[in-house]
Amino acid sequence: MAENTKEKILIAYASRYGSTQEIAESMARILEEQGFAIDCMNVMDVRDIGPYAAVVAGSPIYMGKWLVEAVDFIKLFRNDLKIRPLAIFAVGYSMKEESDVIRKSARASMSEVTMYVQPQAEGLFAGKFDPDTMSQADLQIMKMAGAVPGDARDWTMIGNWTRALPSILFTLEPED
Ligand SMILES: Cc1cc2nc3c(=O)[nH]c(=O)nc-3n(C[C@H](O)[C@H](O)[C@H](O)COP(=O)(O)O)c2cc1C
Repeated sequence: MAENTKEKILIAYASRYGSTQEIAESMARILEEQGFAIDCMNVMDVRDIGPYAAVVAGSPIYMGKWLVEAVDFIKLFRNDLKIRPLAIFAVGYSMKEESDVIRKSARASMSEVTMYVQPQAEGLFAGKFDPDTMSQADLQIMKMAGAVPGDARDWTMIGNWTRALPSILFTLEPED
Protein backbone atom coordinates (compact mmCIF):
# COMPACT_ATOMS: atom_id res chain seq x y z
CA MET A 1 0.00 0.00 0.00
CA ALA A 2 1.49 3.33 -1.00
CA GLU A 3 2.02 5.89 1.73
CA ASN A 4 2.26 8.93 -0.46
CA THR A 5 0.51 12.23 -0.05
CA LYS A 6 -3.22 12.13 -0.74
CA GLU A 7 -3.07 15.10 -3.07
CA LYS A 8 -5.79 15.03 -5.68
CA ILE A 9 -4.66 15.00 -9.32
CA LEU A 10 -6.81 15.54 -12.41
CA ILE A 11 -5.97 13.58 -15.54
CA ALA A 12 -7.88 15.21 -18.39
CA TYR A 13 -7.72 13.70 -21.85
CA ALA A 14 -9.18 14.11 -25.31
CA SER A 15 -9.59 10.98 -27.43
CA ARG A 16 -11.38 10.23 -30.69
CA TYR A 17 -10.93 6.46 -30.81
CA GLY A 18 -10.03 5.58 -27.22
CA SER A 19 -6.28 4.98 -27.37
CA THR A 20 -5.41 8.20 -25.54
CA GLN A 21 -8.17 7.51 -23.03
CA GLU A 22 -6.57 4.13 -22.29
CA ILE A 23 -3.19 5.82 -21.80
CA ALA A 24 -4.78 8.32 -19.40
CA GLU A 25 -6.46 5.48 -17.51
CA SER A 26 -3.19 3.61 -17.16
CA MET A 27 -1.59 6.79 -15.77
CA ALA A 28 -4.47 7.04 -13.32
CA ARG A 29 -3.88 3.48 -12.07
CA ILE A 30 -0.17 4.13 -11.59
CA LEU A 31 -0.68 7.37 -9.67
CA GLU A 32 -3.39 5.73 -7.55
CA GLU A 33 -0.91 2.99 -6.66
CA GLN A 34 1.41 5.77 -5.53
CA GLY A 35 -1.25 7.00 -3.11
CA PHE A 36 -2.77 9.89 -5.03
CA ALA A 37 -6.48 10.48 -5.42
CA ILE A 38 -7.16 10.65 -9.16
CA ASP A 39 -10.01 11.92 -11.25
CA CYS A 40 -9.54 10.79 -14.84
CA MET A 41 -12.00 12.28 -17.31
CA ASN A 42 -12.54 13.63 -20.78
CA VAL A 43 -11.58 17.30 -21.06
CA MET A 44 -15.15 18.05 -22.10
CA ASP A 45 -16.45 16.82 -18.73
CA VAL A 46 -14.18 18.99 -16.57
CA ARG A 47 -16.12 21.75 -14.83
CA ASP A 48 -13.67 22.92 -12.17
CA ILE A 49 -9.93 22.67 -11.61
CA GLY A 50 -10.17 24.08 -8.08
CA PRO A 51 -10.06 20.76 -6.15
CA TYR A 52 -6.85 19.55 -7.78
CA ALA A 53 -3.28 19.97 -6.56
CA ALA A 54 -1.97 19.18 -10.05
CA VAL A 55 -3.24 18.47 -13.56
CA VAL A 56 -2.09 16.08 -16.29
CA ALA A 57 -3.63 16.90 -19.69
CA GLY A 58 -3.23 14.98 -22.93
CA SER A 59 -4.50 14.73 -26.47
CA PRO A 60 -3.92 12.66 -29.56
CA ILE A 61 -2.40 14.45 -32.51
CA TYR A 62 -4.61 14.85 -35.57
CA MET A 63 -3.13 16.53 -38.63
CA GLY A 64 -0.29 17.87 -36.55
CA LYS A 65 -2.45 19.35 -33.81
CA TRP A 66 -4.08 18.53 -30.49
CA LEU A 67 -7.81 17.90 -30.73
CA VAL A 68 -9.69 21.18 -30.51
CA GLU A 69 -11.49 20.27 -27.27
CA ALA A 70 -8.14 19.69 -25.54
CA VAL A 71 -6.84 23.09 -26.66
CA ASP A 72 -10.13 24.65 -25.55
CA PHE A 73 -9.74 23.00 -22.14
CA ILE A 74 -6.30 24.58 -21.69
CA LYS A 75 -7.56 27.98 -22.86
CA LEU A 76 -10.63 27.87 -20.64
CA PHE A 77 -8.73 26.93 -17.50
CA ARG A 78 -5.43 28.65 -18.25
CA ASN A 79 -5.55 30.92 -15.20
CA ASP A 80 -6.16 27.95 -12.88
CA LEU A 81 -3.54 25.88 -14.70
CA LYS A 82 -0.91 28.58 -14.32
CA ILE A 83 -1.06 28.43 -10.53
CA ARG A 84 -0.73 24.67 -10.11
CA PRO A 85 1.68 22.03 -11.41
CA LEU A 86 0.87 20.84 -14.90
CA ALA A 87 2.08 18.00 -17.12
CA ILE A 88 0.96 17.57 -20.72
CA PHE A 89 1.30 14.72 -23.18
CA ALA A 90 0.63 14.11 -26.85
CA VAL A 91 -0.14 10.77 -28.51
CA GLY A 92 0.63 10.26 -32.18
CA TYR A 93 1.13 7.36 -34.46
CA SER A 94 4.25 8.95 -35.92
CA MET A 95 6.03 8.46 -32.58
CA LYS A 96 6.30 4.75 -33.17
CA GLU A 97 9.51 5.73 -34.91
CA GLU A 98 12.24 7.49 -32.98
CA SER A 99 13.76 10.55 -34.59
CA ASP A 100 14.43 14.17 -33.75
CA VAL A 101 12.32 15.33 -36.69
CA ILE A 102 9.31 13.30 -35.55
CA ARG A 103 9.73 14.41 -31.94
CA LYS A 104 10.03 18.03 -33.07
CA SER A 105 6.82 17.88 -35.08
CA ALA A 106 5.03 16.08 -32.24
CA ARG A 107 6.17 18.77 -29.81
CA ALA A 108 4.91 21.37 -32.27
CA SER A 109 1.42 19.90 -31.78
CA MET A 110 1.60 21.30 -28.27
CA SER A 111 2.65 24.80 -29.25
CA GLU A 112 -0.98 25.96 -29.25
CA VAL A 113 -1.09 24.87 -25.63
CA THR A 114 2.26 26.17 -24.45
CA MET A 115 1.20 29.60 -25.67
CA TYR A 116 -1.11 29.66 -22.65
CA VAL A 117 0.57 27.53 -19.97
CA GLN A 118 4.05 26.44 -18.93
CA PRO A 119 3.96 22.73 -18.08
CA GLN A 120 6.57 21.21 -15.80
CA ALA A 121 6.62 18.00 -17.86
CA GLU A 122 5.86 17.06 -21.47
CA GLY A 123 5.34 13.51 -22.72
CA LEU A 124 5.29 12.23 -26.30
CA PHE A 125 3.87 8.77 -26.81
CA ALA A 126 3.24 6.52 -29.78
CA GLY A 127 -0.43 5.78 -30.43
CA LYS A 128 -2.61 3.24 -32.13
CA PHE A 129 -4.06 2.87 -35.64
CA ASP A 130 -6.98 0.48 -35.72
CA PRO A 131 -8.76 0.62 -39.12
CA ASP A 132 -11.78 -1.25 -37.75
CA THR A 133 -12.79 1.54 -35.38
CA MET A 134 -12.19 4.48 -37.69
CA SER A 135 -14.46 6.66 -39.79
CA GLN A 136 -13.99 6.23 -43.54
CA ALA A 137 -12.65 9.77 -43.81
CA ASP A 138 -10.01 9.20 -41.13
CA LEU A 139 -9.12 5.83 -42.61
CA GLN A 140 -8.52 7.41 -46.01
CA ILE A 141 -6.18 9.99 -44.47
CA MET A 142 -4.20 7.30 -42.66
CA LYS A 143 -3.99 5.22 -45.84
CA MET A 144 -2.82 8.21 -47.86
CA ALA A 145 -0.15 8.82 -45.23
CA GLY A 146 0.99 5.24 -45.72
CA ALA A 147 0.29 4.29 -42.09
CA VAL A 148 0.40 0.61 -41.23
CA PRO A 149 -2.23 -0.59 -38.74
CA GLY A 150 -1.01 -1.47 -35.28
CA ASP A 151 -0.81 -0.55 -31.63
CA ALA A 152 2.49 1.21 -30.99
CA ARG A 153 1.76 2.31 -27.44
CA ASP A 154 4.81 1.69 -25.27
CA TRP A 155 3.38 0.94 -21.83
CA THR A 156 6.82 0.80 -20.24
CA MET A 157 7.64 4.30 -21.45
CA ILE A 158 4.23 5.59 -20.40
CA GLY A 159 4.64 3.96 -16.99
CA ASN A 160 8.11 5.37 -16.45
CA TRP A 161 7.01 8.87 -17.40
CA THR A 162 4.01 8.66 -15.09
CA ARG A 163 5.99 7.30 -12.13
CA ALA A 164 8.42 10.23 -12.45
CA LEU A 165 5.63 12.83 -12.42
CA PRO A 166 5.05 13.27 -8.67
CA SER A 167 8.63 14.27 -7.97
CA ILE A 168 8.54 16.71 -10.89
CA LEU A 169 5.13 18.17 -10.13
CA PHE A 170 5.45 18.39 -6.38
CA THR A 171 9.05 19.50 -6.03
CA LEU A 172 8.95 22.32 -3.53
CA GLU A 173 10.17 25.69 -4.69
CA PRO A 174 13.23 26.78 -2.68
CA GLU A 175 12.32 29.45 -0.14
CA ASP A 176 14.14 32.73 -0.27
C1 LIG B 1 -7.07 11.62 -39.58
C2 LIG B 1 -5.91 11.30 -38.70
C3 LIG B 1 -4.84 12.17 -38.62
C4 LIG B 1 -3.74 11.87 -37.80
N1 LIG B 1 -2.71 12.77 -37.73
C5 LIG B 1 -1.60 12.44 -37.00
C6 LIG B 1 -0.48 13.32 -36.95
O1 LIG B 1 -0.47 14.40 -37.54
N2 LIG B 1 0.60 12.93 -36.23
C7 LIG B 1 0.63 11.73 -35.55
O2 LIG B 1 1.64 11.41 -34.93
N3 LIG B 1 -0.45 10.89 -35.54
C8 LIG B 1 -1.54 11.22 -36.25
N4 LIG B 1 -2.64 10.40 -36.26
C9 LIG B 1 -2.61 9.19 -35.41
C10 LIG B 1 -3.33 9.39 -34.08
O3 LIG B 1 -2.75 10.43 -33.33
C11 LIG B 1 -3.26 8.07 -33.29
O4 LIG B 1 -3.97 7.09 -34.02
C12 LIG B 1 -3.79 8.19 -31.88
O5 LIG B 1 -3.45 7.01 -31.15
C13 LIG B 1 -5.31 8.37 -31.87
O6 LIG B 1 -5.73 8.60 -30.55
P1 LIG B 1 -7.23 8.36 -30.07
O7 LIG B 1 -7.53 6.88 -30.26
O8 LIG B 1 -7.19 8.72 -28.61
O9 LIG B 1 -8.12 9.24 -30.86
C14 LIG B 1 -3.73 10.67 -37.05
C15 LIG B 1 -4.82 9.80 -37.13
C16 LIG B 1 -5.89 10.09 -37.94
C17 LIG B 1 -7.04 9.13 -38.02
